[in-house]
Amino acid sequence: MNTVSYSRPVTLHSIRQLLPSASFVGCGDIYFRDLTPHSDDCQHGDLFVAVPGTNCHGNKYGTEAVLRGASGILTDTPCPDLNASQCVVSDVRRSYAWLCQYLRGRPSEALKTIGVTGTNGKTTITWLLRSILNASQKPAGLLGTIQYDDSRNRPVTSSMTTPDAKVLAEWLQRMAVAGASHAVMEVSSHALDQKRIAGITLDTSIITNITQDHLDYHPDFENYSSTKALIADYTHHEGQLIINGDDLNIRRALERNRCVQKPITVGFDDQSDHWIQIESMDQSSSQFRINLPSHVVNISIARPGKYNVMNAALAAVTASYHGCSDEQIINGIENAALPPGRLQQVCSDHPIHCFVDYAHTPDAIENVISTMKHLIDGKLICLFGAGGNRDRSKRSLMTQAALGADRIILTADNSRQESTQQILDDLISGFPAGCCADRVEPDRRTAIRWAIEQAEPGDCVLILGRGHETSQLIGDQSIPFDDAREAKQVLNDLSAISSPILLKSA
Ligand SMILES: CC(=O)N[C@H]1[C@@H](OP(=O)(O)OP(=O)(O)OC[C@H]2O[C@@H](n3ccc(=O)[nH]c3=O)[C@H](O)[C@@H]2O)O[C@H](CO)[C@@H](O)[C@@H]1O[C@H](C)C(=O)N[C@@H](C)C(=O)N[C@H](CCC(=O)O)C(=O)O
Ligand SMILES: Nc1ncnc2c1ncn2[C@@H]1O[C@H](COP(=O)(O)OP(=O)(O)OP(=O)(O)O)[C@@H](O)[C@H]1O
Repeated sequence: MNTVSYSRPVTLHSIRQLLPSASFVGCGDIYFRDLTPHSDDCQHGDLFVAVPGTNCHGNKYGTEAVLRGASGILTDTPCPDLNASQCVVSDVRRSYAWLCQYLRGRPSEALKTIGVTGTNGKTTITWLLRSILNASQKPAGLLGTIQYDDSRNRPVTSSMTTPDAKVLAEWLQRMAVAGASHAVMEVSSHALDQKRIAGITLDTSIITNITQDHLDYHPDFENYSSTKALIADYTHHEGQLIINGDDLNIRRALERNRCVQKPITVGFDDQSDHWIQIESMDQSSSQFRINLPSHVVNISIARPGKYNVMNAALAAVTASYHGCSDEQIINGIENAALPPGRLQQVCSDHPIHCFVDYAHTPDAIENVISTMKHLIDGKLICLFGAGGNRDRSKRSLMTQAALGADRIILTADNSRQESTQQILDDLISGFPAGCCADRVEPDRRTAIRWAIEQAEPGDCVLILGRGHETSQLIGDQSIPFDDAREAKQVLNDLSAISSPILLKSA
């Protein structure tokens, strides 16, 4: 986990003062310097936060934390066997996140905060927003799947999409100290469920879309989508809740949660508050028109796909509510550094098209394939696998979503502790009767080479699922592996073979 190295607080805090409704066991108050939910990180004078976790209850580690110097324990279940001061609250995760923000000086109050949730598009939208805000002299910090950045453009590789509450508070403090005006952050469904953003009031929240994912963690789709819609509860009542208005799953989830805030809709439906019309599209860009609060503007984004137009439109509308001018929005999107591994073209002299993309949900796979199918003349060759120890029920749906491709190659993704063969079998089960993969090859390197070798001039190879990732997780091993680099190597080898004259002169 990335932590920010700030010196430990020297002030002693009274938990009774900070959480007046809490009750106490074995003491009348607990004074603490800092707090941590992991016993290993406990230092002298810390409050140990016993989180009711997904694997076990943190109470299990209370003794260990006290031996390491914890001044007391924050818990929801008093522990009679524990010889330690205990503070009992009804919602440990919420109290923990709130205390983290308090200890770092409530940094979000010094920032305009924008939270982006949804199944797909969070990273793309946050990067677009950062670009627009920076183009508008509004320095923006960013927290998301690929990197954390305090606005000074010295990003750190991230370990989680939405960091744990303590790391989150530290990064927000770092942004405030760096002079950022805005914090743009991805908010995962795990983070919403675990209340990692409690203690923060978002000025604007965005919901991109809700389709199936993470049903290993959430009991069902309804729970997953309602959890996504919880972002509305963190949104300032005078702020904006901006949604993809074309997505019925979002509307249903907001209704189920009895959300009182009226969302601002962005969509291809002409009834949307902000109506998008696509003007043109090619393999490397899309042009569209949208009515922002001020005028109708024409915007270009350097990626194809209706879904990328939606991403850009959500970013544009959000930026306009944050005071960015039409010109700043247009320039910010047009010149944005887009996240690696999102329809990233692998360029070479070899006369085929090759893209690496992070599509790892059925909806994303279907979108990428349908986008590219309309933009190329040749065959579409699609390679993907599925992550292990993650939503197993989406695997057969991923295969069904890929049936629009002319050829399908199944291979390993991050198998983690699961058997790669089991994952491949789950993927294979998605083929309708009489239909099968063109090749099932567990070794991703071999599979990529084979896929590219099958392509003829004008064909397009889509390498899906791992996007920007630079290591593959197989068992307990993390093996360096970069889809774009692998593809580039194969393309270079093939272009060298087909251009012997070039080789000779090299
Ligand atoms: C499933 C999940 O989300 N777990 C997260 C959760 O852990 P948990 O509360 O379930 O912890 P637990 O393992 O049950 O342990 C209970 C308690 O005992 C403590 N403990 C445990 C062991 C020990 O030796 N000592 C000790 O004190 C733990 O710190 C914890 O407080 O809360 C922890 C603190 O916030 C997170 O670090 C941890 O994320 C794990 C590492 C994780 O991988 N999460 C992924 C699934 C995740 O959150 N991903 C999303 C993005 C998903 C996506 O879009 O792809 C993200 O936002 O990154
Ligand atoms: N608006 C969208 N609708 C559907 N699919 C999308 C959308 N935007 C991106 N995608 C697909 O999802 C993939 C991941 O995009 P991105 O990283 O922006 O989303 P994300 O929500 O951050 O994903 P994750 O939570 O998995 O990190 C892209 O490579 C693309 O295939």
